Amino acid sequence: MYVLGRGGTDPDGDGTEPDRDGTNTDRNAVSIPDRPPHTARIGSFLARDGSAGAAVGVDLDRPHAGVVFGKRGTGKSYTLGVLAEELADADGVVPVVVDPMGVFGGLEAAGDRVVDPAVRPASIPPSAWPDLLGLDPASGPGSLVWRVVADAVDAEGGAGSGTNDAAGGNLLSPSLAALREAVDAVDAPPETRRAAANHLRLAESWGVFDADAPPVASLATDGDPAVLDLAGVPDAAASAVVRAVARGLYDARIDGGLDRLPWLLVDEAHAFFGGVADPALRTLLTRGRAPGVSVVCATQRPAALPSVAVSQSDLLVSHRLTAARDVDRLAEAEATYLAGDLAARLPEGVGEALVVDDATETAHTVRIRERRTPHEGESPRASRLSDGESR
Ligand SMILES: Nc1ncnc2c1ncn2[C@@H]1O[C@H](COP(=O)(O)OP(=O)(O)OP(=O)(O)O)[C@@H](O)[C@H]1O
Repeated sequence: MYVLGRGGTDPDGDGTEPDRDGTNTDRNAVSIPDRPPHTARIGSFLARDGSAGAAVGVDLDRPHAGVVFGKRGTGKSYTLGVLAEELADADGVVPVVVDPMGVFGGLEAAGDRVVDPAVRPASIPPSAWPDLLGLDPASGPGSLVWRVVADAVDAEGGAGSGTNDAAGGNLLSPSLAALREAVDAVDAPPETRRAAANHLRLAESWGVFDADAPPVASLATDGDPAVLDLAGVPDAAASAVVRAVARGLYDARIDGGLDRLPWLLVDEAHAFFGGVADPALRTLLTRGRAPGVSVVCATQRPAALPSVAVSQSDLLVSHRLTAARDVDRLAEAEATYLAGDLAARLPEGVGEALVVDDATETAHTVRIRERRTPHEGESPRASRLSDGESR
């Protein structure tokens, strides 16, 4: 098996490097384990004649940052699901899947649990609250919310914004109701208090904030791997969850509260950059590997991701892309082995991808394997509905 991200001149250990056409067969090779330890089997090389070559895996021994690109319907979510299945099976690692479209429920068949996300209000730093609520931090209501959250976190936890205890959980967190009461008690113009309280009430209605929510680390420690079902959750609330979870996993690894290496798999990742979740995702991309947190961002809009997402990724998987701006973002990998007409090198077929392996500075065409668990990302078809199916 050829293992992406593992490095060395002979990543599969069979005595040959893969041929450009992916027919990496060394007939003299002694037995090559089908799946070496700490490896995710994601597919096989795709030869020019369309036949399958050697198996291709992703290194799970060390932490990585990765991206999965592809225009709609080319197989991004499916590929992320394959990786999640492999992570759920492997020792020492655990996937946490951010599922904005509700398409990863099938992973329950791999033993994952689908959870309704709940995070503590204190897991969002006071300075981020105005933005989260759509308030200008310099405005009266914005600065009031900021101050009230900061005071409440100081009073209850005593250690500032969003800090974690050793188990990776936030220190005592105020409830949103308590924050509203605090807003009411402040000496400020009534219209300022009213606006601040109304925005906090709106955040309560999102249903993702819970002062007694389990610590974020429990997503990766308690029982089976977790799929965070964010389908139908408002964008701002989903961003708050991603911020809290990304930061919580990072802090838990730093504090020693997490003995497995978490992989945060983010589908529709473009939705989480440029907003409240942005700083936490950037932290994982740039510094996550040091404490052992991996992140993989999947999107049909690579151009909407910051450059850092590509420049920091040592694992790039790209299904078909056509828009020039999206191909340009991929080109920012600045890999000389990617030179030439990149768009033309991206395979056409669904489930086929160009994978770029930073560790060996090579790019290969791969066919992603079929899922073991059901994939729920299929678009509804009128023809199927008329055949009596429900989707
Ligand atoms: N590796 C694969 N093997 C077999 N079928 C696949 C593979 N990848 C994708 N498919 C098929 O293609 C369909 C679309 O894949 P997927 O839902 O992952 O697309 P997507 O790129 O995430 O699209 P969207 O942007 O709409 O979410 C899947 O429902 C599945 O039927």
